Amino acid sequence: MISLKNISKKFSTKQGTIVAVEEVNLDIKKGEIFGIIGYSGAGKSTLIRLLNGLEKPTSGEIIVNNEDITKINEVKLRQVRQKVSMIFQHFNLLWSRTVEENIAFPLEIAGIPPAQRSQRVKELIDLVGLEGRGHYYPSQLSGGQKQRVGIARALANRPEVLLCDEATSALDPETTDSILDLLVSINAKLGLTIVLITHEMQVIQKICGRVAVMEKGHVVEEGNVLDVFQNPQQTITKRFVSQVSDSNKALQTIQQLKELYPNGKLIKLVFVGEQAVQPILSRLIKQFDLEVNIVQGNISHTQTGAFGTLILQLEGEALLIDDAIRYIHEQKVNTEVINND
Ligand SMILES: Nc1ncnc2c1ncn2[C@@H]1O[C@H](COP(=O)(O)OP(=O)(O)OP(=O)(O)O)[C@@H](O)[C@H]1O
Repeated sequence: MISLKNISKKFSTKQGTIVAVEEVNLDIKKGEIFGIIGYSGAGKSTLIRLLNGLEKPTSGEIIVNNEDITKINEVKLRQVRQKVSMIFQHFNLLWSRTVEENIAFPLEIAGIPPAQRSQRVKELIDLVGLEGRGHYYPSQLSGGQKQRVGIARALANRPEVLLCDEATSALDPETTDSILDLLVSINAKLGLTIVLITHEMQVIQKICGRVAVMEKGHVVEEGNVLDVFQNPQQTITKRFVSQVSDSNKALQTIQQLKELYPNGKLIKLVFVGEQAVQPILSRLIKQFDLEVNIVQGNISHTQTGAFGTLILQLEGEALLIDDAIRYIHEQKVNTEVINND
């Protein structure tokens, strides 16, 4: 659907050349929800503006629906832009227009006749859950409702791709959840491809199938969200993952756990979605003459599956404990001994 090939974007400023995006390669598939995460200045906004042709790359190719949008003329680019729509952190609504008039705006520009326009506006209001609010002005709406107007307006001309630029960053956690749910349902209902940029890992965890991590203009890590969560490779990715997993809290707790459970060995099991932990536990208890205590556990859910950790205390003969750990290893559950002393 969208391919970025060796994309670089440099800005010439009085202070010199700024490399905003460098040698980025990405493939975004039709119908997926793809997240791009990075801290401020990583190059996310530039990248998303490249995707809808608002910026031209310094080098590289951007293929949208088999067409290199860096090489087409303005008329064709405008047609492609109709297929690639966008929503924004601060909604970018027209404040002097009502909800209906905001949503109708792109339809007016596209020359849709009034009767068809109002029919489409009604459909969109229903789709985003703003029934009864059509005559309100943006100032009379909550942040979440404003973003619903933004989404309805972005969908008016039936785009194939929706770009979301920090679309939930100005919203409280509960409203963020409801907007993310709406994006998931639109993605499923309309088969729309969604590309979002964010600095919040919760957003990636909740709705994305795949993620790219950006740092200093580069994509430093990319993959299936579940894989990235389970096994982050880069320091920056680990930092993002720790925003949502309990690992930071767990690290602190581990110190406390060591004090609370000084005997035997504490081991941490990392398991993935379908992996059955329960049979492993019951076999462990039956097969080994050990005290097995569950000390702590947590589970995280992503669009592509769940993963979690379980901390056990094994008490008994040292040799038996080693055998038990070997047994767990053999079950292909990632195991780490926390207190090896
Ligand atoms: N039009 C421009 N002219 C000059 N420099 C720019 C321009 N746009 C972006 N930059 C620079 O490119 C780098 C990447 O910026 P970009 O806005 O893409 O990052 P970001 O990850 O989206 O961060 P933020 O979330 O803060 O917007 C920054 O150093 C920024 O100052």
